[in-house]
Amino acid sequence: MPGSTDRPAIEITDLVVRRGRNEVLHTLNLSVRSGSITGLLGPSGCGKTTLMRAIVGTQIVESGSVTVLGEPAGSASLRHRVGYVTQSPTVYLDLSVRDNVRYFAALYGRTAAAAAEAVDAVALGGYSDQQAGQLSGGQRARVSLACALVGDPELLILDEPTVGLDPVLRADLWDRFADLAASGTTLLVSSHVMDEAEHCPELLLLREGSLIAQLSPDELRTETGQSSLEHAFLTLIRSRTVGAEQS
Ligand SMILES: Nc1ncnc2c1ncn2[C@@H]1O[C@H](COP(=O)(O)OP(=O)(O)OP(=O)(O)O)[C@@H](O)[C@H]1O
Repeated sequence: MPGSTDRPAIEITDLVVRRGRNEVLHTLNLSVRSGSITGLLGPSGCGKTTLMRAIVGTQIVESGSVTVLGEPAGSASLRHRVGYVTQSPTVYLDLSVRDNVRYFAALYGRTAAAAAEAVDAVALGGYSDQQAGQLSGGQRARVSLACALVGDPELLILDEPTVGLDPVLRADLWDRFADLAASGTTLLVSSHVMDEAEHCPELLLLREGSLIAQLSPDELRTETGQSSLEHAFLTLIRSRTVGAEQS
């Protein structure tokens, strides 16, 4: 089973990242369990994408270490083991849905049948012949996701994959993510919508470039005494801010 070792899929030690003049990630320490769905949550601009880029190896880091599947982030050997779906879909607009996914299937040495399966997994089977340029933003994002899924990566990094999707599709996609995790894939999924956290057994809560907690949704509720995750997150932020000011 891919990724089903005791070793964390991602280990980050003392990570500092600057973008432009600003330090945007401040000495982060965290680990992501293999074969889990981990939600990376926090307000817009808190550094989620920057952290994901550091994990994929496309972000210059100031200091600290990022180890992915036992290798330094960005190693050539990780290229086919890690799938990354960015917020802005990267698909060939002049190609059909089918050909976009087949192209990635060929790169990963996968079959046309695997490409068709990936297209079905994102509920675009009915759009296989349509040019990607003629799809809606949410549909295009799903083509991008299918292109990553077809590689059957051990680690999938998904930046806000459910933005712009209706509730039914959103629920279907989370089911699909749960299936992938059950078969050993590790998923790191970002969102700025706390409701999504419900689908993630593990949460990384980021605020202004600092990790404020790594815990499960139930632990977050217990710690804050709030049943709504949105309120729980806010309560946690307030208590940490007050704690920091008093220390
Ligand atoms: N190219 C860049 N140059 C300088 N600063 C940047 C650049 N890209 C992002 N930043 C800054 O880095 C910080 C973190 O941005 P990042 O995109 O990682 O946040 P995010 O949590 O993913 O936000 P969102 O949920 O809105 O996508 C922000 O303050 C942002 O202004």
